[in-house]
Amino acid sequence: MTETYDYVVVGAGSAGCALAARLSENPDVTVALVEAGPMPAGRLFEIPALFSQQLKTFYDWDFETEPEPHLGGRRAYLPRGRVVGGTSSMNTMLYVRGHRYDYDTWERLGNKGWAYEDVLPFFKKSEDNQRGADEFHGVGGPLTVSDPVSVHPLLTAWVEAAQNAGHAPNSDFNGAEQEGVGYYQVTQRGGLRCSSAVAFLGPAAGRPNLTVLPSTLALRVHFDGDRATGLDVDHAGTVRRIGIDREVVLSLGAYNSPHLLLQSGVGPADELRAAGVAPRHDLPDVGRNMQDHAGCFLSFFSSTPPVLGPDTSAEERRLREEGTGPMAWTEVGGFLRSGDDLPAPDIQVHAALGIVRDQGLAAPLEPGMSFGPYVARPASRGSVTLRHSHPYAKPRIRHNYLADPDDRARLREGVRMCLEIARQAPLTDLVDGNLKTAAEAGLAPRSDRDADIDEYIASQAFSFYHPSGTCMMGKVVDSRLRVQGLENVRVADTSIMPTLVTGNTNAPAIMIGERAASFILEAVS
Ligand SMILES: Cc1cc2nc3c(=O)[nH]c(=O)nc-3n(C[C@H](O)[C@H](O)[C@H](O)COP(=O)(O)OP(=O)(O)OC[C@H]3O[C@@H](n4cnc5c(N)ncnc54)[C@H](O)[C@@H]3O)c2cc1C
Repeated sequence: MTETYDYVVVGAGSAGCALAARLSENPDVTVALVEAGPMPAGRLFEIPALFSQQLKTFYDWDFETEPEPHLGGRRAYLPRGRVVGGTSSMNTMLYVRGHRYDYDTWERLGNKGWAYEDVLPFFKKSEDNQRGADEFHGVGGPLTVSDPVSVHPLLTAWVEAAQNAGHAPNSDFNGAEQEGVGYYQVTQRGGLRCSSAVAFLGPAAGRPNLTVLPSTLALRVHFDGDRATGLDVDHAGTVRRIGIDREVVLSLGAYNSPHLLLQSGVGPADELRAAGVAPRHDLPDVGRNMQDHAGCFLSFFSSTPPVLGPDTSAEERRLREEGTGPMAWTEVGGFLRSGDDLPAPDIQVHAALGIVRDQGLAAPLEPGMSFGPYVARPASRGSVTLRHSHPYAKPRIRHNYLADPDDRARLREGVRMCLEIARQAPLTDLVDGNLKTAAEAGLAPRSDRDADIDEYIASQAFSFYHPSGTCMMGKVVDSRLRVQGLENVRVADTSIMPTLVTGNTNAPAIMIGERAASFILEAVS
């Protein structure tokens, strides 16, 4: 007999864990959560500063772009978590929701019910903010949000230097105002990672109506007419079909949700035929409208000792026993404007310890700090298309980073603002801001001149890991996240974003998961 569930959620990432856990709060429905990766076990997923040790491993989908014309023909590396918890098990845990303007834009584009005032209650519902509840924050939700437990003097110096460069301090980027500089809050509990899996699946673990299926790769959705009736999956080399009684929800992330739709014959009919997949439902915008934050790091050597050596065991013990120390990842930064007549800040900056090289892949053992500006609401658009009809093949990804001249001009300004911050006290006492030294090490542009900054950007810019928009709400899904023209398929993850938010995307993905659950449960009752 086929195993059948009322709801099959595909992808146990930021959005999928929240969604499956919320659905299973209703004891009258059965839910399966299908995930390609294993359960996250051990220090790699708990200790925040070890995130980079997941990159390019079994736990990483390890995608890359086609050669990017505005990155000097380089391919950009695109990490994504392949483990229960998805990319929330791999990320750097900054808790950022985006700007009010982003969600009001979604509503203005025709997506009823997605204005800031509509989404705010869902952010608060997830949240257990250690600072307590207020107009913008919730307590008692599953997702722990805390202030950083350990802040290195270099990071404090960066915040002071940024203020000396004229940027206002901001103690809450998710409060009344996003603009300004300060310390990011993080999704950590006692200094350890609070992924979407820890937050949402932990409390749901004992529910008899929730079945988590790790190490199970979704291959394609099976249809009867416009109705999804089954999901073909591969577990340990055995392919089987999971039955769908009511709905299937795709939460595979912005690369894999459109890819699964395409593999299932849902997408631009010509493109599907050309790749050898029989079209089932012609939906031209699947895989289009892709957006991401492209940025580059400027790194400066410091006179301070290295923060971590190759052996981190003592610091790991300290984190577990005392809940503090450098193994709990912390970043500072903020939201800046490259001009005056903007509806919201257009540059986000991440400032972190260590020297960033090779798209973040080099071991961060050199003493120093790195500032990474990116264009917060990029105009450039890319796509996800089929590389091959084989369901195990990786999709073809073209981000077209910085293709729009406006994005290039803004990023240039972002770099310039960061150079200005590097020249302010007290940073000047701590880092070697000499551009010549940094440029010779390949870590900064040679000068503030446009041509030098542009050359640096083209040779160094990379993904800041926020792909989105590939199953755009208003085109591919409706405002209740239902795939247009199909009876019982929804998408819930960052791929539904019509425009990328001004900020990181974990909290928004979780909010989208919460919203999808509320749409579905409303229909049930
Ligand atoms: C290194 C890094 C650092 C980051 N730092 C931050 C940060 O500090 N703050 C922040 O807000 N955001 C950060 N992000 C981005 C953020 O974490 C992601 O945007 C967010 O987690 C995406 O959520 P999602 O639900 O859309 O997708 P994901 O969390 O990626 O979930 C998709 C899930 O689907 C599974 N899946 C995919 N295909 C299949 C298949 N065929 N079958 C079964 N399962 C499948 C995947 O394995 C994964 O578990 C970072 C990202 C990276 C890579």
